[in-house]
Amino acid sequence: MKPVRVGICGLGTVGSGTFNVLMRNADEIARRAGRPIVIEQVAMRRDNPDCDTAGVKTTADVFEVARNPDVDVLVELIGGYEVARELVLTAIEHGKHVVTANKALIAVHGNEIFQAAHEQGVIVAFEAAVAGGIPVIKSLREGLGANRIEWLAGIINGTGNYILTHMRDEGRAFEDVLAEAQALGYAEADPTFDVEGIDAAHKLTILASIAYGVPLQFEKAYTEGISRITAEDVEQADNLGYVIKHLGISKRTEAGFELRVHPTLIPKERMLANVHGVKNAIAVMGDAVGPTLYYGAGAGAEPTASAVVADLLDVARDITTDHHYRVPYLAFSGIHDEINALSILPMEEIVTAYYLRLLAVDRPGVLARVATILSEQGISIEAIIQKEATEGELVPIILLTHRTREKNMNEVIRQIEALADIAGSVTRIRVESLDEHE
Ligand SMILES: NC(=O)c1ccc[n+]([C@@H]2O[C@H](COP(=O)([O-])OP(=O)(O)OC[C@H]3O[C@@H](n4cnc5c(N)ncnc54)[C@H](O)[C@@H]3O)[C@@H](O)[C@H]2O)c1
Ligand SMILES: N[C@@H](CCO)C(=O)O
Ligand code: NA
Repeated sequence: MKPVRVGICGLGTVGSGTFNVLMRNADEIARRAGRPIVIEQVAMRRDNPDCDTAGVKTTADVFEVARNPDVDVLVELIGGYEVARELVLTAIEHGKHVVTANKALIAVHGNEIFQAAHEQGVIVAFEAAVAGGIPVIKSLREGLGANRIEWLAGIINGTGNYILTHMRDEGRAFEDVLAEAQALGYAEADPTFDVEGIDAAHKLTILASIAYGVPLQFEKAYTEGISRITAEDVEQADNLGYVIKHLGISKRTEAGFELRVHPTLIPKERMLANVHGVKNAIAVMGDAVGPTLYYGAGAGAEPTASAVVADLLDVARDITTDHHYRVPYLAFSGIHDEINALSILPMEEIVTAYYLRLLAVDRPGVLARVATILSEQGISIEAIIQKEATEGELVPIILLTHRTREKNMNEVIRQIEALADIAGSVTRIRVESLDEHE
């Protein structure tokens, strides 16, 4: 059969991994695809010492690839929003299929890109965009197709998990571990995307759309990063039997679905609590299958290339299929308008448990006043830790509450911070049991 001809745009971390995997495993891949997958052209700004591009047609202009009549599939690995959007739309306009690892692009411009691709009858595949090498999109979109998805929760940023793991296990400084993750090629071009949860929110947006069959709505995701997590919180969480992880969480509720990324206390015995370093894991609850878990490398050159090349295989197998019979981009065929209308729950309406850390003046009655504020909002306390204070010092108080609505907790925090005996602001970290029976 005719080979599938690929044009790779961007020869950085993922581009070089994709180039090398395609070259190294060419025979294996051709046997799986039923036809060879060949690199027709590579667009790059400079040589990458990790790749031997001798004998491959190269260009400095990515748009040349988008217009090249000898390219069947454009692989977008340049990253970013605007040029990538223009590049992908140009490729689609020229009848090319597209494979991308760019979650920012899909989360923000995906609705427009899928519409354009649908009109042209071309494939847009993006497995590498969520959780790197883990085939979670394929699992959710195809493997779990029988299920009504109830919730999903995951560690979906490798850089952030790498930082949290090494800070906790080795007591190292945040900046130091971040620099290491950047050197390993895990971080985004702007690492605040990793640290502040924007990258995880891009990925969660994509997962939720596939899970519930709703349009991509990144702008409505709640995003909170890990930069304010202190060693004290990590230690207190441990004392209470929890681990702090940066999670993307989406639950289906009567009133809509949740879409939130924030640091979260989870019980130590949960599998997600034991996912370390650059590894990602996503727990998905389906009504028929029950709880499932997807685990593996969430970033890095070849783990991510594994997903890019798997998408190329799908393209090679589907290239001659009438596009009406292909798996829809976001899993649902778009005929269920009432499901499309399922809205995102405002953050004030989510219900969860909370870890609170406050600094109090060591005077009798402070704890009683805090407890009164909580009880007036109907919130019961699950655990309290009050540390010994030396004369004249502020004393930390740690509270674990039962589940309540976020807006009630906002009011509690407002009132606690207004107490004369409380110094500074209250630290709030949400707590999830991730209990399959909850
Ligand atoms: N690094 C990872 O582990 C990882 C994992 C999953 C997804 N991704 C995604 O993959 C994409 C690429 O990430 P990366 O880590 O490989 O980044 P990178 O910075 O290592 O590589 C990007 C490459 O594209 C080139 N480039 C950018 N604009 C260009 C242009 N206009 N013309 C020609 N070349 C251009 C850059 O010179 C660079 O070599 C991003 O969307 C990222 O979010 C990365
Ligand atoms: N910067 C991302 C790359 C993988 O998407 C991460 O660290 O998870
Ligand atoms: Na993936």
